[in-house]
Amino acid sequence: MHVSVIGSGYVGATLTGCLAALGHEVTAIDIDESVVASIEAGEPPMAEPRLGELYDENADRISATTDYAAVRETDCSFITVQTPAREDGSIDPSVVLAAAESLGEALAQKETFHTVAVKSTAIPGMVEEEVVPRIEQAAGPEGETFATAVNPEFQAQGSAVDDFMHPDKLVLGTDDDRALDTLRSVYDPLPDEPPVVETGRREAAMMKYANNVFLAAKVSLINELGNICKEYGVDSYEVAEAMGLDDRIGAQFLRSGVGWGGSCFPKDTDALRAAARDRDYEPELLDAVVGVNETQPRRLLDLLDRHVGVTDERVAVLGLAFKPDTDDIRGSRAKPVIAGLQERGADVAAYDPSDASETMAREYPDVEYTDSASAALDGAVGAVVVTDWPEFGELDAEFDAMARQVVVDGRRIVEAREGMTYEGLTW
Ligand SMILES: NC(=O)c1ccc[n+]([C@@H]2O[C@H](COP(=O)([O-])OP(=O)(O)OC[C@H]3O[C@@H](n4cnc5c(N)ncnc54)[C@H](O)[C@@H]3O)[C@@H](O)[C@H]2O)c1
Ligand SMILES: O=c1ccn([C@@H]2O[C@H](COP(=O)(O)OP(=O)(O)O[C@H]3O[C@H](CO)[C@@H](O)[C@H](O)[C@H]3O)[C@@H](O)[C@H]2O)c(=O)[nH]1
Repeated sequence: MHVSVIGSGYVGATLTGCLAALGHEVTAIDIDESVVASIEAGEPPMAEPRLGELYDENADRISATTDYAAVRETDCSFITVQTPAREDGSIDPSVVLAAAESLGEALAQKETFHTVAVKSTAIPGMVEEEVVPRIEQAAGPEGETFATAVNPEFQAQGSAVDDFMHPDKLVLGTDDDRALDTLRSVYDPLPDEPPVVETGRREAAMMKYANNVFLAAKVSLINELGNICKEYGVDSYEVAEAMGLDDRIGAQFLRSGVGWGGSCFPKDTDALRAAARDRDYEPELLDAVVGVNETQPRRLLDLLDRHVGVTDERVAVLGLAFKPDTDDIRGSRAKPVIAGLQERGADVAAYDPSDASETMAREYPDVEYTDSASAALDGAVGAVVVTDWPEFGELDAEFDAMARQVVVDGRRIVEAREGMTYEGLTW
């Protein structure tokens, strides 16, 4: 099938490579010319493991353009543009709506039926009530020449290709049989036969939020347990391992520490809280989930304070990306950590193995960004670990360069060694 992908960020660019690998012809459409140029040159526009190989292997099936007219050559468009948060946490639909309008204008001159699958995370009702009318403005009524589906994406950054190829489930939310058939065909070549949830658009939209807030809540719960464990001298990782043996709990997302970040958990928990309030429901548990997450970076710095004064002293921050195997700093816990250190008057030296330093430098220019962990540690009176990059687990003699070997580990990754004052955040 020939499909178009509208928006080539983390989701869209991954979708482009993966759908091409499944044998589809894919046209990526983005308003950012540099993104289009990168895809046209055969390079994914952002860092994601294994994606470059897919672009190489399937170059003949991938093209990119800024011109929406290209959708007319395709049977199905996936909308994968961003759904940013407003000040109050609610979803700002303006980017999706602009894309929908451009799509509608292009579809107005298309003869054959078109499926529009919305992958951008959207509050229940947004697609039917806001996106569809924008497409209809030029393309005419839904159901005649086009139909929409809500097809949320569950891939995680750093493992997006694998997650796409081997999903735990597919959610296909639509009332239109033609759109449903199209989506079934798109995913049919997936190597395993994942469970397929065929449902309505509102339900599909809620399933995406439900998934993310459940996982965020699971991490916040293990973080709260971890904080209590720490007070009682109990190793929360041992406790979590035992908890994970219970199938009803499951072993994943029980790593306690400095909290969850990324482009999705913070935005999606806030959006669902705002959506609940919009209907006069107070989401008390979700408020607490966010509250615990805000506490963790503060606790990390409180632990550092217990061992060393950092005013006018060098402190190393190890890790800037919100998780390993990505260069994305959206929602990264490194931000409140850096801000807290700077409030204390510390000289912050930071290191991340990815290109995350470049983007972080725009938000936090008064930080020394180093090109190795040892350079960041050199002369520091303390180090805080924010991201669980495997290479931090290999650090050893590098700590000798510190003025004082105080390490507060927010991710249970550093190996404590002789002469080091080591504090785990939740163990
Ligand atoms: N990042 C993830 O891993 C992930 C996973 C699942 C779902 N989601 C959801 O998917 C959506 C996209 O997230 P993302 O992280 O890929 O966003 P992103 O910001 O990385 O990428 C969005 C892309 O859309 C492009 N764009 C903006 N307006 C456009 C327009 N009018 N026409 C064409 N292109 C346009 C931008 O230039 C950018 O390249 C969000 O709703 C997000 O919540 C993200
Ligand atoms: O036990 C854990 C697991 C995760 N995290 C943190 O949680 C955040 C999110 O991690 P992860 O979920 O692995 O990455 P994302 O790429 O944000 O993926 C989430 O958000 C995506 C966007 O909606 C969804 O598609 C995915 O299913 C969902 O896992 C990161 O800061 C992690 O460090 C922990 O602190 N402890």
